[in-house]
Amino acid sequence: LVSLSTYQQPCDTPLPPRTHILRDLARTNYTSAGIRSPAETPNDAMKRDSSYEEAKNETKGHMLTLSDKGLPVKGSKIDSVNMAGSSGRYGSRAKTLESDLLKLEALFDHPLYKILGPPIPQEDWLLKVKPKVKASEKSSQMWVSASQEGYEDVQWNSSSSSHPPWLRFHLGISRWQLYSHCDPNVEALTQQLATQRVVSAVQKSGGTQLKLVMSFPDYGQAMFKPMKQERDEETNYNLYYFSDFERHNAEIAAFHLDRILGYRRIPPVVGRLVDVVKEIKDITTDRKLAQTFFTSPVGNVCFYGQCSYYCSTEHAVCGRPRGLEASLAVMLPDLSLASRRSWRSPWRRSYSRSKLAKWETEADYCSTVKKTPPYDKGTRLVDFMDMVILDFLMSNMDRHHYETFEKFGNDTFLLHLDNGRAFGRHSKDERSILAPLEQCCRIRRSTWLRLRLLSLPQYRISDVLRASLSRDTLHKIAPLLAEPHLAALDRRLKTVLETVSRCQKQHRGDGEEVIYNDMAYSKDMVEQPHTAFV
Ligand SMILES: Nc1ncnc2c1ncn2[C@@H]1O[C@H](COP(=O)(O)OP(=O)(O)OP(=O)(O)O)[C@@H](O)[C@H]1O
Ligand SMILES: [Mn+2]
Repeated sequence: LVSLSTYQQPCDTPLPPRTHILRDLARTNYTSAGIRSPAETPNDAMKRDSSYEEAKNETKGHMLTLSDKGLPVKGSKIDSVNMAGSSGRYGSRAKTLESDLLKLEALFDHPLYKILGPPIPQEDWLLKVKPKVKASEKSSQMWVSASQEGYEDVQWNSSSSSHPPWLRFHLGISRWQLYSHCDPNVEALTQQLATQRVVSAVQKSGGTQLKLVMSFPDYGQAMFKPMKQERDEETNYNLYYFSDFERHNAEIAAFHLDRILGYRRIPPVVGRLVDVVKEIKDITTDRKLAQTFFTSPVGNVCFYGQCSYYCSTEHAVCGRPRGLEASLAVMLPDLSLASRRSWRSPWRRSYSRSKLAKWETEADYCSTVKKTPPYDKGTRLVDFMDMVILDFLMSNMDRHHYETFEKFGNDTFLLHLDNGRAFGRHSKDERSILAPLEQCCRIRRSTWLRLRLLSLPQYRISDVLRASLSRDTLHKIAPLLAEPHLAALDRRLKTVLETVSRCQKQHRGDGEEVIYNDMAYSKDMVEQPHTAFV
């Protein structure tokens, strides 16, 4: 118990240790933890759950926090129907955003999100601030202000309090994550992305679809992807995944989902209503881009840019008449400072309308992959499974490659970049995305436990994602994910957990471990006798 509190991150006052929640997550067989029978009321399910009282008490605490922050809080007493919330299918339709927000707050307060690894050694930070430079070298130092038009004078020094949020973000990237769970800078960073004045907007080369790089007065930069279709439009069934449009809301939702899963491997993304005239056309120095602006027959300002697909008048993106929804992702450190390596996915789709890929035909495909570097050592295989689970949940079939930071070699997290083709269909679950998990039967213990947590009514994945997305500025215009997409998440999460259960049954007694224990250093968090079960 003592060791649990020492492993918690210092961002909050320590919570009372709750080892029994972890123990229950590991022990309960999935069907009773995750799904309740339709006959059961939410209340019954909550009462049956051992962590109910705890969640309730905790929620009470958070009620205060929320009202302290000036957020509306309904009533003074906990309404347990509301808390169980959101499952209109099971009775009461009483569903409030407040109760979803409480769930999200409770989730992020859970010990499973506060597991600290060993301290981070110097070499495990991606970048570091150069030590003091001699006055003679100063003139060539990067951070001396160039006083360019539209940009602020730079007054940063080696003290982090003088750094703008984007720089803090870059300096906070480590071997295993892009930012830490409690990092207060993420809020500052997203706030800025959503509101800062745009100083420059130019096309980003590479990739197949139109995107821009926007720059801000503090020298921060973001990757801009425009809205191309209505949020609730489902991808045409006759379209192959590789011809699918990218969706700005998918980029935004992927960031939130990745964070909810506890990965933190997607650079922060926000939504923003961009004035295509003031914030792109009038300020761009990109002549090729400027040439593609036109006014549509109904008076909307449109542009299409230059790219290898969908960059033509027929596929122009248009403001209404000037406001255009877009996603803005914070840029990673420049490649000259932190080069990245691109890896071809072993389960890459064939990208042909007629050919099948090897993994679709070879029965024992995973055993080959498991023997092939870098999947044969370290955490690469389970890191890959983490990504597969994210992709299955949001139905992203387009993960042909993934990237890592060169500096960290093979022992590092995988960047989950380019999520624009996720959340295209809610009425279909694309089982083939889960093939790697089905074929390899391997999953990180911490991931598995968090997934189980997210299947409990008081932390339900759809509810916490709905809550998280409600904080984005575009939520004012319309919810970023339509309800059927959120409902699909609950269904797909169940499928992932069932797949793991099936794997466990399949490998019981054959010596093959399904659960990869990445929590060895925090083994005191879960009581020993039960670890034997998993
Ligand atoms: N936040 C980011 N910061 C820096 N570079 C990024 C970021 N996101 C993506 N990139 C880089 O930009 C490239 C293109 O981005 P992305 O894959 O999102 O666009 P795309 O048009 O969908 O490309 P493709 O059609 O090849 O899939 C990526 O390969 C990646 O290396
Ligand atoms: Mn793409």
